[in-house]
Amino acid sequence: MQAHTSLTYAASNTHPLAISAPPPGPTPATSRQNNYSLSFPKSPLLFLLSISPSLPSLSLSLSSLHSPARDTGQAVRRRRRSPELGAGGSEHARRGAMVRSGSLRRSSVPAPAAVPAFTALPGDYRLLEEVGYGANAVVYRAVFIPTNRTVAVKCLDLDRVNSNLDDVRKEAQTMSLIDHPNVIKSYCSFAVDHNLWVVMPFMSEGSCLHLMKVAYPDGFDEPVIASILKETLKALEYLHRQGHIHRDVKAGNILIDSPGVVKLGDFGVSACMFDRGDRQRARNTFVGTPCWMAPEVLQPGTGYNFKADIWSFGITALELAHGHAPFSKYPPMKVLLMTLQNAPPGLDYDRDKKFSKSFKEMVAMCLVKDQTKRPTAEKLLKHSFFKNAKPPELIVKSILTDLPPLWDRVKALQLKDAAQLALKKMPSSEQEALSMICDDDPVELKEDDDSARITDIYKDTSSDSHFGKPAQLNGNNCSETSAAANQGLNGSETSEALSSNNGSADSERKADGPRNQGSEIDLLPSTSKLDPDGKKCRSEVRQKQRTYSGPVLQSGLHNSSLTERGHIVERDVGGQSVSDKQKNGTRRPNNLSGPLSLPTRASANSLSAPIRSSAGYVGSLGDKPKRTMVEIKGRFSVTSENVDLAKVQEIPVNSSPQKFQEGPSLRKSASVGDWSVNAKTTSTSHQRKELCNSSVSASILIPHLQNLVKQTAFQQDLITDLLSSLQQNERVDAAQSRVQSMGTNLVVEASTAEGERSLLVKIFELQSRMISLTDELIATKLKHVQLQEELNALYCQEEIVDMREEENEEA
Ligand SMILES: Nc1ncnc2c1ncn2[C@@H]1O[C@H](COP(=O)(O)OP(=O)(O)OP(=O)(O)O)[C@@H](O)[C@H]1O
Repeated sequence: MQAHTSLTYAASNTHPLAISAPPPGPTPATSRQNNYSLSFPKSPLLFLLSISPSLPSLSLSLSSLHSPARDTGQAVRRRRRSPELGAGGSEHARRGAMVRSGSLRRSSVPAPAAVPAFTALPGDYRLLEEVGYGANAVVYRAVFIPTNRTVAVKCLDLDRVNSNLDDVRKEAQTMSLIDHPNVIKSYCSFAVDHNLWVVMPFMSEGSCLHLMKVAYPDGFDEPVIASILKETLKALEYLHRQGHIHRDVKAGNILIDSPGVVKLGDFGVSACMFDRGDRQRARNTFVGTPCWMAPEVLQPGTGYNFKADIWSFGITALELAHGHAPFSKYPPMKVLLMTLQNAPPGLDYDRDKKFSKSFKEMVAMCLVKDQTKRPTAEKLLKHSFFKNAKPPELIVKSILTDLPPLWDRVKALQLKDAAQLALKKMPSSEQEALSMICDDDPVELKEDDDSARITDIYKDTSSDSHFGKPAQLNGNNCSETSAAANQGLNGSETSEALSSNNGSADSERKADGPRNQGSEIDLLPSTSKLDPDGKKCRSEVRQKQRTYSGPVLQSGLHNSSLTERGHIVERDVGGQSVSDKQKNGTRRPNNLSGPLSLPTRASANSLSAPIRSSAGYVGSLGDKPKRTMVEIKGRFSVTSENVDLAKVQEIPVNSSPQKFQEGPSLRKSASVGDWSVNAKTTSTSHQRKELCNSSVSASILIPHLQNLVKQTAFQQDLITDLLSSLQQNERVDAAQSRVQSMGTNLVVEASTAEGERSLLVKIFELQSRMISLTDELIATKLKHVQLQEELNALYCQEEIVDMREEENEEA
């Protein structure tokens, strides 16, 4: 028996959440009604009933409290069709580890004999293909063996979320308590070593994001959007009514089933509006995925409510309309700034001509910065845009024709992502990180404002987080290997590139509409070729100034430069058998020692592997103050307590690293500046006296020498960065060649990569040459100073001799 920690509704019902199984057959109407009312806690207390958050204690039940009458009805129909279901149920009872789906009941209600049930035994689940993955989880299509029922199993890596196990527990609880046709619920969940397995309905068409990436890169037509959004809005209306804020509404979390059913999933960061105390404070935390996050969520301390979901809903509408979210091309912190500073994005009345006025109006209503002016989900549902929406079974179904199975799409997208990433292994993130500061005048000018602080957080964050440890999940001894020996390329955070590499900046501006245009152009990164007024040059100059102004920016530079390369490297490129999957549950990065920081883009989606940053690397280059910020695959969680903004400001831009503050080091000291000692050998007594008394080495040389040391150290850091980049690139190349060996057509990419690599080598060589030239210069200058001092000494002696002679003469 594999090691696992079963989370069960034991018959003993000792745990606060332990609730007995539902009735076997069709529940009498009254009973169902009662059960229904119990299914979601009227009192937040039930919801908050806590399970010990410590990992070992996760052996407690997180199982489902499934209840909906509708599902019970379906279950009955299913049972009629499938005799195994009943058998499955009794099998579970025999095992004594049964988690039944059905209406919520107290343990006093006798357990039914045969119900559609799900056990908390990993061995009862056969994991098949990977159908998606997110920040903390990999989702598999799976079969519940006792009943042969297809399900989805989300394997949440608890090591990855160990800083926030509470969220995991909440997600499991929330999902199990859900009772709405448009919200994904869990059948049951249980811990398997360091993973939490959440069993849920399999949504055979995956997420809307998947669909767009595969077949609709420019977004869907309006009728489809209306239908999808209406179903999503119904889900939100339900969740809000129940007191929940979803906090991660986006196309990647809107799932579709083959009949065209639309459900909102992923409660990883949902919050309960009834929360008090710590949980309430947690809502001063900003959580979500930057592009979709409401302005009030991004402003620590202001607090937010369910209206944040309405903002995200509006962004999701734009995402479905264009194939990508607004600002998705930018690095996350830039997105934060743009969301806060720019006018809200929207559908352009002129350029988005294909969309109706009513659609544009609806989006504009959602994307109002003042949350109090946003409509509730309930009100929004009454908008004319939704009134005319067609049933999803008709309209959504129509977009699903002729598509390969979900797992094949996911695999293809992963390979494409890997290829894209490999091509991008020389990321422009340095420039992006810099442009974030340099392009935005307000930020540049107000170094002590929030924006500047955010910039510093961004920079520091990348050095703080770390890769998780390899999972140790002992799964089931499942023997099936049919499941497409997992290709293993987990995709990338840049998967968005797949859909809209060409002209997406244009389309983004289009999406944002005229309201935005001006400000957005202002915010274009310095790398942009669209800069209409030479701003690019200006910001490049500023970048240089910044770059050389001190170590603060410098650290940001090398932190951000390493993101994607580390990211690729950590992917498990090789094939993976199903048994491996069951052993591992979630695929973990193998090489976790590499540096990693923020993604270069803010777009986060289901094909993005989690971004984790490494501990140690940056610290080893120069211990930077650590600040807690969780950033996972573009999803942020920054708590106002954790981020000591004041401290961020304390770092002076021109401050020198500690080692240089300790005093001038003459290790490589000499000035390359304009200083010069007047070596003119005038022999007038006065001049000689001046020379004799001058403290050239102390007062003139030292500042120059210090300056030079700083510059040299900066160059050395650059070299170190480049060295690291080289190492990373080597690993990427290895990964890439594996991709090739998997039969993909990436030869061109490989040669490009080789070109980049040799370029990097050249840069490195140039840097080294520069260092050695500087060293030579330093040595020459030192020699010069030394000679000068010797000369001075001679002058002094000569002066003394002269004086003595004069004295003698006088005598
Ligand atoms: N029930 C399901 N059926 C089919 N595919 C699913 C199901 N649940 C999730 N997926 C796929 O797996 C992806 C990741 O799932 P999910 O969003 O729950 O993980 P996560 O780690 O919480 O992600 P995120 O990064 O959004 O927080 C989804 O985007 C979707 O494509």
